Amino acid sequence: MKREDYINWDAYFMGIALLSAERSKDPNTRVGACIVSEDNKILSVGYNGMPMGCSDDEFPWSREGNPLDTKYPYVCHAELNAILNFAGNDMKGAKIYITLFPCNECAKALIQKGIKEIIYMSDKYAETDIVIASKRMLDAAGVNYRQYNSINKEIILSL
Ligand SMILES: O=c1[nH]c(=O)n([C@H]2C[C@H](O)[C@@H](COP(=O)(O)O)O2)cc1CO
Ligand SMILES: [Zn+2]
Repeated sequence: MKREDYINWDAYFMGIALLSAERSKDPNTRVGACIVSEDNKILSVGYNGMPMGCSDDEFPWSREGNPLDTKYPYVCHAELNAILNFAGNDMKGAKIYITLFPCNECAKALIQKGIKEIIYMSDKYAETDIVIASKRMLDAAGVNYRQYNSINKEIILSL
């Protein structure tokens, strides 16, 4: 008899997005993303971080102050990193698991790459223009999005 308490696909891929987020140096919001093909094969992963060559220790991580002294102009979003990290050339019809609802800029990139479904965890910026614009484009482009249905299972990894 097979074991019955194995995790489902959604938990598996969201788990990988959550683990990827643990690599983020952002002190406020860690974001992880996992892109998966229609037949449940992992295509790519990413998390929010500074671009290559832009030191995590030298670039700012603050949220407020002079815009050039905040993280916002520099940090590469998790979804964009996942798209850019993809080594193949076709992700049409794929899904993306993300720990935070994608912003408008990432939504554009996801649409253009042919992503058809977004499974997200937090939607903490739902009231912002950025997310409203994102949903407007995703709706128009026929990209389906749904919140991850938590199975409340805790997985402890000993490293
Ligand atoms: O879709 C996203 N993907 C993503 O990776 N991020 C990153 C950029 C920042 O490092 C962080 C957001 O920072 P904060 O919550 O402090 O404003 O999350 C932010 C969004 C935004 O909405
Ligand atoms: Zn984004």
